[in-house]
Amino acid sequence: MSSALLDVSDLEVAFDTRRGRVKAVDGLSFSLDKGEIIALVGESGCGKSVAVRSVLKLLPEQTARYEGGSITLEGKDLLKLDDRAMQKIRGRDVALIFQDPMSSLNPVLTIGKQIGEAIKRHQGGSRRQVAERTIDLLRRVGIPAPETRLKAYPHEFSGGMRQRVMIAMALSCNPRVILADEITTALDVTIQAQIIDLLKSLVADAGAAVVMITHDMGIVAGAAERVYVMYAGTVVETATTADLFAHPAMPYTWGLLRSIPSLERPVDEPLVPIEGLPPDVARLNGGCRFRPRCAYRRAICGQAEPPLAPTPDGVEGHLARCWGLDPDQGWLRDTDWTKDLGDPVAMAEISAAAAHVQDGKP
Ligand SMILES: Nc1ncnc2c1ncn2[C@@H]1O[C@H](COP(=O)(O)OP(=O)(O)OP(=O)(O)O)[C@@H](O)[C@H]1O
Repeated sequence: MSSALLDVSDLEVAFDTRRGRVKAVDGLSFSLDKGEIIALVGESGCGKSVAVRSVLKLLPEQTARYEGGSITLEGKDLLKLDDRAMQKIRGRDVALIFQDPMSSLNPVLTIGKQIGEAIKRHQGGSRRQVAERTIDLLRRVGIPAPETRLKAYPHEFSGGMRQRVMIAMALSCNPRVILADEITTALDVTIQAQIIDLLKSLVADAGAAVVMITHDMGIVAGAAERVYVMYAGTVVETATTADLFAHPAMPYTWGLLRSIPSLERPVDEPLVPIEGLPPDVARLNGGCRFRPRCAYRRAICGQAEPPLAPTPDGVEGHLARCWGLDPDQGWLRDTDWTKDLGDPVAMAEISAAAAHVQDGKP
């Protein structure tokens, strides 16, 4: 058995919809160690949100079905727990933070009251203890003058400050795992960097671990130690962040890296988006999922799905799904496609964009 804090293995999640069964997560595996920050990254619709909500079994009961695999938290398979047991896991062991704090905060209650309720629910304590802990949490997430700010209402905070309040609420129970769903997407770049720094320092201080989901490779570069690139419900490449940025293996990852905005990019040079749209997950019919958008596809790509296999760079833990990386297919020798995609200018831009996030500069 894996010794990871959280281990998701071969997860299959489907929805019953009017169009029939939609497989939103299809053979997804990732794992998170104590004190680690990992990122699930991919375009809209690739299954990131469904994956993290599955960890807490927060999907709509009527339509969502967990069809296979396991989600193991410290040795316990969460998919086998009943509602009552899951209720204890939610908020206490695993906390979820969303993109839009305004919709998760109650507009008619003060921030102090809302954080206080969360503390009372998880830990109890006298009024005074709860108030002290609330102030302490607000201070920890960098809210100035917490003694007075706790009397303020959500609309009196800026977007970045509201996101800090959400993080404070998530921390109120000392969770071991924080699931962060696009938490910086609505914020400007400077505030994004501050929130990422906050998350990193909380992980370092409190020993929590974070699964962050994002479509932004710049955020990944600044925050995560390991990346799982998702496409159409599954992982198509995983590596340490440094390795992924230095040696992206499959064409989809290259595309994501090349679509990072950079201040160095001349204004007349557009971003290089990946042409086409992700496939309709209701209509996957075998073969490589990225095939319809891949400039390097061949016959084999339509015949069988490539396995998540070690990449030619030989770095341990760097895996990708691509027939083009399979020496038995002879493609690497025949077509020097990685050179074709990896012109040095593009890579310099990627590094520059990543450096901005890491420095916390806009
Ligand atoms: N409640 C639901 N009922 C039916 N289908 C759903 C439901 N929730 C998600 N899906 C489908 O599951 C797939 C994955 O969606 P998901 O929200 O996880 O993607 P995502 O990568 O998080 O995208 P985004 O960044 O836009 O949130 C999509 O095809 C979506 O339409």
